[in-house]
Amino acid sequence: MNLPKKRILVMTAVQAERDAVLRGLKGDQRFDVCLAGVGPAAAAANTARILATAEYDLVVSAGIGGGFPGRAEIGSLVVANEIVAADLGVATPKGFMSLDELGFGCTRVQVDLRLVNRLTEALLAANLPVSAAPILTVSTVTGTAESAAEMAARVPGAAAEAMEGYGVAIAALDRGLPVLEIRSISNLVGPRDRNAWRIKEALAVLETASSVFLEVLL
Ligand SMILES: O=C(O)c1cccc(C(=O)CC[C@H]2O[C@@H](n3cnc4c(=O)[nH]cnc43)[C@H](O)[C@@H]2O)c1
Repeated sequence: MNLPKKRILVMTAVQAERDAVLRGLKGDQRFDVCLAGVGPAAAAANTARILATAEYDLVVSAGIGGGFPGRAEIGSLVVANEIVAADLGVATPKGFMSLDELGFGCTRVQVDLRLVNRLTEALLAANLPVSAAPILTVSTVTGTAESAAEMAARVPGAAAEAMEGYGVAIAALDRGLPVLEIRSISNLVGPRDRNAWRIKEALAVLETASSVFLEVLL
């Protein structure tokens, strides 16, 4: 019996990340790898546009990201066990209040933990340093030690920060599709230091991780 072929949409912010994922997928036609653009709004709009054109079984937000010190080091991978819009809310004199706390919506997207575990275990089996943890989506990149500490405390256990996951996730949820996010850590979240970035290395890890998708996600 021919099982229906799964189709998976992978969204990356920029072309360099898309190229890395495509190299890892080795041309497998069951994956479409498309550009989300940088930031949650562009990611939501571009993901929604693509999901309107074809039938998919799973949506993945993939790319580089910042790792919270002590939780995800440069060169490691983080698979989201929750995708959180960490700066969607209001700043008050008593601190940040999320949209959830305000009663205006949901900033925390749940993911299929069975899929997360399968992917994480496969990445570990491929000798890749990986953890499953909440990944934060921000519109403003964290750039100071104080804001990094505040952000890490805002979502207990958060291991990484990026800018597209929540946007991709909302578009997937709107179509009733499961979503995953995977980030290859290129820098530590904290004081801005572009010289400390290891983008080339992170893209190489993203490529290797993408080759594992073939074994697990189909
Ligand atoms: O100019 C800076 O200091 C700076 C610091 C961190 C990130 C940026 C970006 O422009 C990020 C754009 C792109 O990369 C992803 N990314 C990678 N590291 C992080 C991070 O620490 N926090 C948030 N996003 C990050 C992100 O998903 C974007 O697509 C500039």
